[in-house]
Amino acid sequence: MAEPLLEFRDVRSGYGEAVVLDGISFALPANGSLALLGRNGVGKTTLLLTAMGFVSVARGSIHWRGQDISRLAPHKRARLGLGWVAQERDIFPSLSVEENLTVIARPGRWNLTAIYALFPRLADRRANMGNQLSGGEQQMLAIARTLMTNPSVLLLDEPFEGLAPIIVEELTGAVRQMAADEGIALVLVEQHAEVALRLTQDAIILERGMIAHRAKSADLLRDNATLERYLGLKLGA
Ligand SMILES: Nc1ncnc2c1ncn2[C@@H]1O[C@H](COP(=O)(O)OP(=O)(O)OP(=O)(O)O)[C@@H](O)[C@H]1O
Repeated sequence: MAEPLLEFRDVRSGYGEAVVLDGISFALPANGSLALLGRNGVGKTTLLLTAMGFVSVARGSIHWRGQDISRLAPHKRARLGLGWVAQERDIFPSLSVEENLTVIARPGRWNLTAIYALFPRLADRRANMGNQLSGGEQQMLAIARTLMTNPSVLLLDEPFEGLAPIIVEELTGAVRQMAADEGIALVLVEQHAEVALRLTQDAIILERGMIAHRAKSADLLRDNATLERYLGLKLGA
């Protein structure tokens, strides 16, 4: 069987003495997609930071296509194919959209033509400065910029936060297309559980830094009792 793309084995991590995550194990196959759900402060962002190497592993290990990357620096993980899109959408405000896209590009299938086909709004705005964009356009640019590094997995931290429903729809369409047509794996941290579950195959719910529940996303979407118990959600029937 093929090695998973990204695997956590019994990972503990946190900040200094403070343990935030403990006993985290999961395996994301190539082309897989995982929703990371949980209430505020349970450690979702920390899990992504740990995957990227910004937060170090105190116990357990992280593997990329079978290789132990637990001690690898973040830029080296990026070079292997981990693509991180921070919650802060840290695009360069004084560079144009096109400059933002080309400044960290690496050769591969994702070039300006492919990006502009996926995000036509960015093509319209290509000469605008980063700080002249709406929140939705900034989020598109943040995702597009990471795509330009031609990653094998995208780690998305609350990409839909604070965006109007119509923009969320546009973005989810792009993310779905990217995952389905281009085979990019996804780890999606999202407060909008319903949106996240519709975009992914598998889901993990974190509670107090540990995995409290795992399910197929489609099953969890119908499991109102679990959604209410761990997320306080009441989804429509
Ligand atoms: N830089 C830091 N130093 C110390 N503690 C931190 C740091 N960043 C986060 N924490 C703590 O780690 C815990 C988990 O935070 P994290 O941001 O990973 O949670 P989250 O599930 O992503 O929450 P949210 O949905 O609010 O973003 C919280 O208790 C938080 O206060």
